[in-house]
Amino acid sequence: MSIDMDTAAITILEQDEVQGGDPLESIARRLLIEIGEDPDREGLRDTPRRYARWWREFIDYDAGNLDTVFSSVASNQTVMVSGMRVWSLCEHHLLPFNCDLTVAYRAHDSLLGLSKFARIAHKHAHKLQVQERLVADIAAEIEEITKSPDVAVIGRGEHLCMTMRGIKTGAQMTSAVFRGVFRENSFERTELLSLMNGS
Ligand SMILES: Nc1nc2c(ncn2[C@@H]2O[C@H](COP(=O)(O)OP(=O)(O)OP(=O)(O)O)[C@@H](O)[C@H]2O)c(=O)[nH]1
Ligand SMILES: [Zn+2]
Repeated sequence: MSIDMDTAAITILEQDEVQGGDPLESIARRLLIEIGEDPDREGLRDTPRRYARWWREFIDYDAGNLDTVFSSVASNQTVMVSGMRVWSLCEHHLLPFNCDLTVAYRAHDSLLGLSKFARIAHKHAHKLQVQERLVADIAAEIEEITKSPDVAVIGRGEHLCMTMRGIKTGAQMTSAVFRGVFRENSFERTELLSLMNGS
């Protein structure tokens, strides 16, 4: 990188700071310069603005009211929601990973509204994460809202920090949290896994 480029980038950052500009836009401009691009060329002119907006859209995800619970009409029933794909960002490389989630809990006193599972999943995906913490965070929130200690969350994800960087294309990571009865009782866990597999 030439000294001129560096000086130009620093000047842009300083100018933006003085003028009260958007720091995320300044970072995007700086990034473009650092990778040898001209942020003022036609295709890139609006990129810093879009970059700033996408970060805010991603981080400011509003999950809404999550604690819609109904008094249980089916105590001791296992409830499972599967096929929920979320996108998150790997905190090591700031690259996306997707995760197909299955969430289950044993309903005791409270039933959680169906849409809330996906909302909870998105809430914990819309931040810098590692997959293990993503599934653990979702399990903890479902336990907190439903007051059921019996919760399981299984995630299967593809991490672009592996596949896109050419380390291993198509590799998938599976992580699982089993709590309460699904942890302590192997029969319950096996039944859950067979439900997951559709049998
Ligand atoms: N356990 C776990 N690891 C992750 C996740 N996302 C990314 N990683 C890994 O985090 C590790 C970071 O390792 P470092 O050696 O610090 O980083 P690096 O030099 O970029 O490593 P490489 O990715 O092997 O090139 C890598 O092995 C990634 O594959 C995740 O969700 N869970
Ligand atoms: Zn990564």
